Amino acid sequence: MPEIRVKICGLRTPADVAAAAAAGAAYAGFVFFPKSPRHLTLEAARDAALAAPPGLAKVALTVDADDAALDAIVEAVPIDMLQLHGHETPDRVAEVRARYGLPVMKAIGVADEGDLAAIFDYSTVADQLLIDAKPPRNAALPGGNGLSFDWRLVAQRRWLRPWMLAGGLTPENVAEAIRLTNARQVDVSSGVESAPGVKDASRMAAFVRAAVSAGGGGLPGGIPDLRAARR
Ligand SMILES: O=C(O)c1ccccc1NCC(=O)[C@H](O)[C@H](O)COP(=O)(O)O
Repeated sequence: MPEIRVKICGLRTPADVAAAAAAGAAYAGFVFFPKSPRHLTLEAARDAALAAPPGLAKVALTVDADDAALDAIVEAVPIDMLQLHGHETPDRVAEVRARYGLPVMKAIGVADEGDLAAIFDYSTVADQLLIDAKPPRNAALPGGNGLSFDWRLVAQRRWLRPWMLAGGLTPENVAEAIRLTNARQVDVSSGVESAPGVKDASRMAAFVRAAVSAGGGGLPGGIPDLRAARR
């Protein structure tokens, strides 16, 4: 059975990154969104990213960022992948991918069956897809809200590109989410925190353990092939 890869999002310090790596995460996410308790300055992000060992892919998460903001991140922080978590169109995803030569993961919010068409639209332009709970209308944040969606909507589904299940995952429920959906990649943020923006090393370790054991395939070795699905 293929390995399970875990992304831990919203890491803020070199110690967070070291703990995520020790836990066995494959991806470390850095949030660039000032309203988020997980937001990082460029300097803090650089310090955190430099703590990542080889094999831990560093993902910069942005929300409807313009070229100037993306330029600044890419210049200051050694990242491996961009995660677009706003209302970026498929054309914008393609543009960002071409401009930076980095793999791009597009986040898509799902609340009901009607949201699934967007997954197909983005699967023709993004390297990976992050299928997350759609934030409620009045939510302050477009992600990282600790809310799940109905996993049956994506159970056993396949798309053109690798995908990651996100939204309200915790060490307690990730095994069930994997069993139901057959996701091979999972993402977590608030479920491994002791307070908003404060990562908990023991919860990160428990999350990876639970995910890997549910996936039945052990931890991946080496650097994730972020462009595996590039056509
Ligand atoms: O985490 C944030 O603060 C955030 C802010 C703005 C846009 C996206 C954000 N997070 C996106 C992620 O990739 C989260 O890991 C994902 O939404 C799952 O979060 P959670 O439900 O808390 O596990």
